Order: sequence, then structure tokens, then C-alpha cells
Amino acid sequence: RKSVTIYRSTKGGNEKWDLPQAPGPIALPVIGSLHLLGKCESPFQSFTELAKTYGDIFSIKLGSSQCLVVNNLDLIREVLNQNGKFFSGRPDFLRFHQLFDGDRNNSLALCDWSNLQLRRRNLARRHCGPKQHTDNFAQIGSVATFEAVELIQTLKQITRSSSSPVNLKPLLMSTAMNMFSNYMCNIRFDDTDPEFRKIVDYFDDIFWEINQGYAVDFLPFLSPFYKKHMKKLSNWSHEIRSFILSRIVEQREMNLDTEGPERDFLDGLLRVLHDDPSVDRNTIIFMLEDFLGGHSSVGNLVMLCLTAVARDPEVGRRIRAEIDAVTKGKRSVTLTDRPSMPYTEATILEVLRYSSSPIVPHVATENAAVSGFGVEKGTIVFINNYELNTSTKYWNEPEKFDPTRFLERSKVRVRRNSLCDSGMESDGERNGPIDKSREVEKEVISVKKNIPHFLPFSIGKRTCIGQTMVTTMSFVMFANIMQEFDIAAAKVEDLRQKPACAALPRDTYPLYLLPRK
Ligand code: HEM
Repeated sequence: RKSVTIYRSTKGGNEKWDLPQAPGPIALPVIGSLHLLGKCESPFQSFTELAKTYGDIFSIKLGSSQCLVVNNLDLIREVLNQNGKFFSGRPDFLRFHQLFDGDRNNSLALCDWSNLQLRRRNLARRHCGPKQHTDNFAQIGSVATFEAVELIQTLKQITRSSSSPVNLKPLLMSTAMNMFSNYMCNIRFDDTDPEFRKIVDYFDDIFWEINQGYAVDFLPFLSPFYKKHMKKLSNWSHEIRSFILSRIVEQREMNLDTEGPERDFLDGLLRVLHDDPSVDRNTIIFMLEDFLGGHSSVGNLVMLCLTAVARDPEVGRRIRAEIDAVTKGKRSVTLTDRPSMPYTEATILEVLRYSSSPIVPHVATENAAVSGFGVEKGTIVFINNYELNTSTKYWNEPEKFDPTRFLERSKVRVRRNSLCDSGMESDGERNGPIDKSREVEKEVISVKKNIPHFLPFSIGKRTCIGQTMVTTMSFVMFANIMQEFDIAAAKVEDLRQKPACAALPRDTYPLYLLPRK
């Protein structure tokens, strides 16, 4: 095994260590151990299998790329938290460049770490990761309800005219896109607008694409065979960019108000461009494209939530009981209902666990140490969160879909006469001084706040910026569909989901939507 030399400046002066690389399978010429990943349906399943032989941290050569795989929570924390600054690069896959005008550093998720990335993350956070009880958070809620109600009208029309299963996914995708564009840019599009439909489909294709692994990622000499594929990727992203420019950005640029209050994310971006000559217009356009593209993950997630209901009617029954208790059938579900609907929220978390979206690989930006092993600069690090999501070390019956694993009972003190319709205690406001003698202890069910091994949005420097948008918008869309329709599948066996993947192909199974009485 090769040894890796690590230099660090410490208080006591400069230190130097020579550490061996982690053990792993012997690499074959040219392909390395790429063939070993083909043994399971997902490479992450193969990593879990290989860990049984080589341990929770192992080296593996994929093509010519030196890789490291970490398979347990402590190691994952060591890489992403304790040593985050040494592991903040991203792999140099050709496909990543194709999707971002020839340079993956245009992308927030696929770029290497830099000061520009830090600035972009900070800029995005205010609008795309607002804290609860802020105006932006409330704005997400109202936009999400508006778009969900539009979707329900469309679905009612479809189900009135036909009782066939509905090709639901494209409708979820355009609703999610309108949620994003309405919130970030104050603009929405008609679902029948052919240009809009086309770019929503392209975004969905890209989301699927990013979730796949290809041999060419590790064997770049195969690229001549992928020419057509790469051209397709590049074409999708060009079409998306010209739509965003012509239909969203250019109009706003003409009427940009640099004095009044900032209306939305787009205003924020364009003002930075206006005020800071060091910021490039392309940076702003790519950021917007990246964040608008986040809608695909929401559409796919809602489709997976509905799939879970189609597989197990009991899940749907419990969600509807919460919806009916909160709304009494008199209004739509809103984001403010979420604290009173823990089972519904837990269903979304369970879908995230069950589908186990992979963490984008990291890359060592200098020689570093993990668990006493040396990791050479340039090593691609795979974080096996599939293992975290599916191992019996962390979950009871992990193969079972069970939202209640995310719920807990706790005791709170409430006013004796505060009757909560749902039977769940909401964040109910108190008016006037608190009279302790009129309080009683009540058992409530809520979503567990912190499960250390549940990391769907990762941890550390490069953690997901979109998690608030995902969890809020998917809740509103999913709950409103559930309020109006029973969900079923023609054949449950058709509801195929790839392991370690939160994406479904663009053309996927239809679902029955049966209007509720
Ligand atoms: C189901 C939905 C989603 C899941 C499960 C998810 C999960 C993740 C994960 C695991 C990472 C990688 C973190 C790492 O490398 O350690 C990531 C990165 C990222 N996500 Fe998400 N994400 C979702 C949706 C979104 C949305 C909707 C947006 C934007 C609105 C978004 C924006 C980002 C960005 C910008 C990064 C890159 C951050 C960086 O590399 O500095 N994500 N996400």
C-alpha cells in the first residue's frame, strides 16, 4: 500500500507524517476495480458489500481515479466536519462540465471550493434557506399553497373527464417549477406554454442524468463513444439558459429598481451585479439556473411520496386523518399546518431515507488523514449515506417503509381549555399573562428533531442550501393532493424505484387519482 505524506503547521512548528492508504481491492489495469461496482444495482450497495471485506473505510481505484469510501457515521463526520476544509472539492467528470457551459465551476453543487463559492452560498442562503418565522419563509408558504391549488384544479379537470391512471409526474414538475419561479422571480408560467413545458422536461432529464453514474466518468478515454450523449446534455442546458434569459432575467433587468425593497432572489442577484463590478453576469445567471433547477428534486420527491401512499394505503389513511382534523375539509393545507401534521411531515422524511439520495462525491484538496489512513490530494471521496439509511445498525427494520420511526411522544404544558382540533398540539399562540394553575400536561406527537445518522442534506461546508425549499414545498404540494384524492396504482409491482436514488425517469408510471367524497 502506498503511503501518503502529510505536512501540517501546528503551534509547535511544522509536522510531517507518513500514513498508509486505507486497504482495498486490488486494481486491474485500466479499469481498476470498476467491475466490482457492477455487482449490485447501485454502486452504493456495492460499497456496502465491499465494506464487509475491507472495513468501513477502504480505498478503491475506479479507472484511473483514486477513490476512498467511508461507510459509517463517525468516519463520515471525520471527513465532512472535522476535516471538511481538506475535502471540499468535487470530481472532474466530463458530464459535469457539459451541463454548465463547459465549466463545472459555474455550478454551485459541482464546483470546487473557492471564495466565489462561499460568496454564492451566502448570497443564496437569505432567499433559498430562510429561517422559520421570517417573511421569506411565509412567502414560500403562500406561493406553495397558490401553486398547489392550481395543480388541484388541473387534476380535478383531468379526473372528471377520464378515470384512467394519470401521467402525474410532468404536472408535479411544472407545479414545482412554478413554485420556484414564483417565489424566486415573481413569475409563473402556463403549463400549456410549450417553451415552459420543454424546459421543465429538460430540467427533469438533467436531474435524472446527475443521479446516474457512467463508466466515462472514470474512463475519460471512452468519451468519443459518448459524444452524442454529451451533446444532448449541452443542448439541454443551452435551451434552459436561453429560456431563463429571455423569459425571466432580461425583462427584470430592464425594470430593475435598485432603491426600493428587494422583492425576491432575482432582485437580490441583479443588485449584486449592479453594485459590485467584480461580479460577472454569467455567475448570476448560472446561480439562478442552479436554484430554479432545484424544483426537479421537489417534483421527484412528491412523486415518490405519492408512490409510497399507492404502495401502502394505511400511510394515506393516516395522512388524511391529519389533513381532515386540521382543515375540517373547509380549506386547503398550508405551511402553517405543518406542526399539526407530524405524520405527514414524517412521511416525507421516510421517503428521503428510503430513497437515499446520494451525497455528491467530495475530493481531497490536499493530502489529509482519515482514521489514521493517508488520503492523497485529488482522491475522490464517496460518502456512503446509503449505509446510514439502510443499516440495521441505525434503524429497526430498515427495509420497511414506516414514517413513525421519525415521530416521538413528548409532554408539553397547555392551557386547560385550549382545544386543538387535530388532537396534536400546534404552536398555539398565548394571549395575555400565563396562568400556571390553568395549565395541564398533555402528550403530543412531534417529528424527532435530530437523528444523528439521518443526513439527507449532508453536513459540513458543502451541505445542501435548498433544504428549506424542499421540505416546505413538498409538504404543501403532497398534502394538498392527498386532501383531494385517494392514490392507487394499477399494479404495485410497477412502482419501481432504483436503490440509492431520489430520481425517477421522466417517463414513469402513472397513478390513479380517485376524487375523495
Ligand atoms: C430532495 C431534495 C434534495 C436533497 C435530498 C438534497 C441533498 C443534497 C446533498 C446530499 C448535497 C451534497 C452535500 C455535500 O456534498 O456534502 C446537496 C448539495 C446542494 N444542494 Fe441539495 N438537495 C435537495 C434539493 C435541493 C434544492 C431544491 C436546492 C436549491 C434550491 C439545492 C441546492 C443545493 C446546492 C446549491 C448544493 C451544493 C452546495 C455546495 O456544494 O456548496 N438542493 N444537496
